[in-house]
Amino acid sequence: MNFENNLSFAQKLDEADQLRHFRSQFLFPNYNGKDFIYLCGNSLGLQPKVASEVLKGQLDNWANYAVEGWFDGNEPWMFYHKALKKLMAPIVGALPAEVCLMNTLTVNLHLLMVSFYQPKGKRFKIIMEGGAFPSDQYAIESQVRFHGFDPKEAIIEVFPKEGEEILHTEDILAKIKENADEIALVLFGGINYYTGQWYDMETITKAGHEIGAIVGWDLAHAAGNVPVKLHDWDVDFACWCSYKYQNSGPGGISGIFVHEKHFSNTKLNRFAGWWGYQENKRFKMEKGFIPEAGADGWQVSCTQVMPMALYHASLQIFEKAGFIAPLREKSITLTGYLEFIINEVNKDLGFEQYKIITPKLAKDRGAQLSIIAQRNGKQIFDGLMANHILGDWREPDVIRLSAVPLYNSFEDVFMAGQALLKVSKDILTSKRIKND
Ligand SMILES: Cc1ncc(COP(=O)(O)O)c(C=O)c1O
Ligand SMILES: Nc1ccccc1C(=O)C[C@H](N)C(=O)O
Repeated sequence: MNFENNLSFAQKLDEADQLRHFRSQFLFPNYNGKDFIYLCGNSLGLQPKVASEVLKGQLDNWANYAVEGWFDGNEPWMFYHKALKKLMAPIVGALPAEVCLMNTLTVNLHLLMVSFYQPKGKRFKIIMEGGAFPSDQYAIESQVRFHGFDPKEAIIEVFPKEGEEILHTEDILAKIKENADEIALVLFGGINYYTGQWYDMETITKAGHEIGAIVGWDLAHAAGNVPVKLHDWDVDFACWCSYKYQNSGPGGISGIFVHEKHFSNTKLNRFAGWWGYQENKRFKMEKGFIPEAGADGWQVSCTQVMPMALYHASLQIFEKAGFIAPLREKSITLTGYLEFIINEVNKDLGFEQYKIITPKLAKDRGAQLSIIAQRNGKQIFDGLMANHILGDWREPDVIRLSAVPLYNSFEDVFMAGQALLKVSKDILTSKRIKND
């Protein structure tokens, strides 16, 4: 599409947007008394207006039924997750039995590694992307230590080539092949939190399987953002948080995926708890753990009803929006427009002040663009905040902006560009004056 850098063009795109009415279903931040343009769904999605009502429903159930709420009422808590997993499964391309809602992300990463990182002999290494989100690095380091290995030996990190930001798939594949006999687990983030790069999940999964490794994905930045087909791609396991692109609220419930091909493998280790026990016998309180079938058998503690209620509110919106395909279609154009607008700012400034390190092709990215300001990065970010544009800053030097198709408009993107131009001129001009 040929984009234009003016308000009426952005508004025309909004008028033609089939998803535009979803915007009014969210609460936009009124931070320090100012209405903000929110471009930070990559960190925390906005609150659906219906969230308080859905949450209130469960508070009422608690008030009315107390402990009987587990078994009685219109949504007994014992089975609450079942309705939700039906809505979550299409978001990640899974069968409902392959997914479960439980805990938070890093906890689930640990629980799944207990099952799927099973080093044997010289096959004891984990391969991951260099510069993964720190929580993943810490989790993986502590898991290899738990098995008695030194992280320096047991973890292979794949970094971009010297001077590049982006990992080439062929370099990942080459590293997998190079270490074919030693890799037990391939474990990448679907989309890297810093660069916004979406890895070629299908190809990497296949390459991991070809050398006899297990393949898992952390989909924190991918779930609800890009179309993934965990079942069809034959992914072994995955987990994600739901508070970013799936708007479940701070600390919201996490999702896990275990491919159905593993359901009958009784040899998998688990850190078990009573909620993963066979559901119809759970309350018999018998000795000897027997897992419930499917991903539900990885549950440890009882259902976190209130976080699930918040997630439920958002899943209902996803269902109305047609899950991922329509969102993705808009997202590609919206992010393309954001990229165009940032490049227009460069043009207006007369030099490349902003370098987008996220890949250019839609197949290699989701909603997020990671931008390095060549000069005064942190000051520019603070300036955006002062002008009511809310993205986020990640050390050492990236501004992350994401236009989310469920609630962001093309006008948001255009206005953010106007603010970026103003802030850039203010800061860079005053700097030049100071330097003169
Ligand atoms: C890739 C990735 N992994 C792990 C986390 C940590 O998630 P949590 O704090 O829910 O465990 C995040 C976000 O905070 C993330 O982006
Ligand atoms: N859970 C959080 C709590 C506090 C502040 C940020 C987060 C994030 O989720 C950060 C995000 N994972 C990131 O990619 O930076």
